[in-house]
Order: sequence, then C-alpha cells, then structure tokens
Amino acid sequence: MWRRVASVSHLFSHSKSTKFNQGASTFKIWETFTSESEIPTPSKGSPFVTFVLGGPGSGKGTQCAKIVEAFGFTHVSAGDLLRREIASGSAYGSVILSTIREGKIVPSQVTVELIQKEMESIDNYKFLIDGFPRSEENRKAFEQTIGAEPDVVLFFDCPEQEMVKRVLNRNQGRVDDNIDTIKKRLEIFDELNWPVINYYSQRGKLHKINAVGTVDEIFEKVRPIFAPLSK
Ligand SMILES: Nc1ncnc2c1ncn2[C@@H]1O[C@H](COP(=O)(O)OP(=O)(O)O)[C@@H](O)[C@H]1O
Ligand SMILES: Nc1ccn([C@@H]2O[C@H](COP(=O)(O)OP(=O)(O)O)[C@@H](O)[C@H]2O)c(=O)n1
Ligand SMILES: [Mg+2]
Repeated sequence: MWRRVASVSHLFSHSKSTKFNQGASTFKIWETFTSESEIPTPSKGSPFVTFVLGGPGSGKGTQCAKIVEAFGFTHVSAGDLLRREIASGSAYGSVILSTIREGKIVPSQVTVELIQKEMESIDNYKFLIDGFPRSEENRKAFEQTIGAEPDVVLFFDCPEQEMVKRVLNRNQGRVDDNIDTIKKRLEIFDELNWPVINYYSQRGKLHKINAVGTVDEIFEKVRPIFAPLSK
C-alpha cells in the first residue's frame, strides 16, 4: 500500500538539477560549506526544508511559531499530524495512540506519508518539519520517499531536568505528558536522536542551539540562521 513515489514532485519538479534529486551527489555540494552559519539561498521553485530536532519539551514547537511569524515558513509538526490522525479515527489511529502513549516512535512509513500529504497540500515552499526525523529510520524513510534532504537542521539542546519540568507544566492534555511516558521518551530520544544529529553535523547542516533561557532569548539565537531569508 505504501508507494515509493515522490508525489510531492510538484514541489521538486523545478529542482531537477538541484540537490533535491541528485542522491549521493547532494553531499558534495554540502561538503563545500565550512561554516554552519551558511544556508543555501531558497527559491520559490524548490522547497526549502528545515528539520527541527530536540527532546520532548526542548521548545521546538514554541520556536517554530516564532520562525513562522518572522520568516514565513509553514510549520509541519510530526506529532500534531499523528495526533490529528488519531482524532480522525483512521485505520492507523489505535496503533499510533498506543505508540505515543508508550513514548515510542511510530513506524516511519506512517509518519512520512502524513508529512508528504501535508507538504503537498500547502502552497508554500518554506517548511519547518518539527519533531522529525527522530531516528535514522525516520531520516532514511524521508529521503527515500520524498527524494529530498533538509537544507537546515536545528537542534534545540536542553538539559533533561528542564525538559521534564516543561513537559509536566505543558497542560495540553496530552496522553504522553506524564512522568512515566516522559522517562521513556527521554530514553528513546537518547538512544535514537544522536545518530541523526551526528549525521547532519557531519554534513554541515546542523545548528545546535542552547535551549535554556527565555523564549525570546532563544529566538535571538535562531534568528541569525534564517536572516538571509526574506519573509
Ligand atoms: N524557553 C522556554 N522557557 C520556558 N518554558 C518554555 C520555553 N520554551 C517553551 N516553553 C514551554 O515548555 C513547554 C514545551 O514547549 P514546546 O514548544 O511544546 O516543546 P517541544 O515541542 O519541544 O516539546 C510548553 O509549555 C512551552 O510553553
Ligand atoms: N517523528 C515522530 C514524531 C513524533 N512521534 C510520536 O509522537 C510523540 C509526540 O511527538 P511531538 O513531537 O509532538 O512531541 P514533543 O517533542 O513536541 O513533546 C512522540 O513521543 C512519538 O511517540 C513519532 O513517533 N515520530
Ligand atoms: Mg512539540
């Protein structure tokens, strides 16, 4: 039932000779970037994808809202898409719910399909993909299915104690914002996140941001990354 079709191809169709569909040769382009502050220049013909990584409660969603406001991105939250799928009563709903409740990672095939559909439905070329990829499996599934790599990867680096405190105070009625599930999520984050971080760090795409401070203080560290982009 899952198809390896880049049906977001309308987004990528103008980028035939760009990094989006050159496979391994993509990396050659990126190896030339020596400074992590350099980002590629986006154009309306091809999507500009930013992955937003960080542990639970590190402030990904909060900072995404600020980036949307300042730079005109569309926020695509993997967790929100999964919760929307549960609420819609879809066939995947019960599996997704039990996976989230256990603090585990939903199979990449499901999450990537939701992200792909969402990207297709949006009339914008600047995307923030929040909470994804959470594992190497997630990362590879996105690249293989969508045929694209991110342009920028943000990583909100936050101490565990601070993340736990924030999640327990979040008050959004989420089934996974309780101490038992948080512990599990942090364990899984620790186990699966670092290979993804290392992967993008080696490719010069990673922007690691200290996520301790006020929301505005943190955004002032994010802002310069996107400064070359106009809204
Ligand atoms: N810099 C910050 N300092 C204190 N609390 C924060 C900060 N950023 C976000 N929060 C709060 O912490 C909770 C988790 O933030 P959120 O953006 O949902 O994180 P994530 O998406 O990474 O799980 C929310 O209640 C949010 O209001
Ligand atoms: N790529 C993803 C993103 C979220 N999820 C699931 O959805 C849950 C909530 O994700 P989220 O991004 O909304 O959570 P926060 O980091 O924002 O607290 C995760 O703990 C996973 O169970 C997933 O399986 N795969
Ligand atoms: Mg979030």
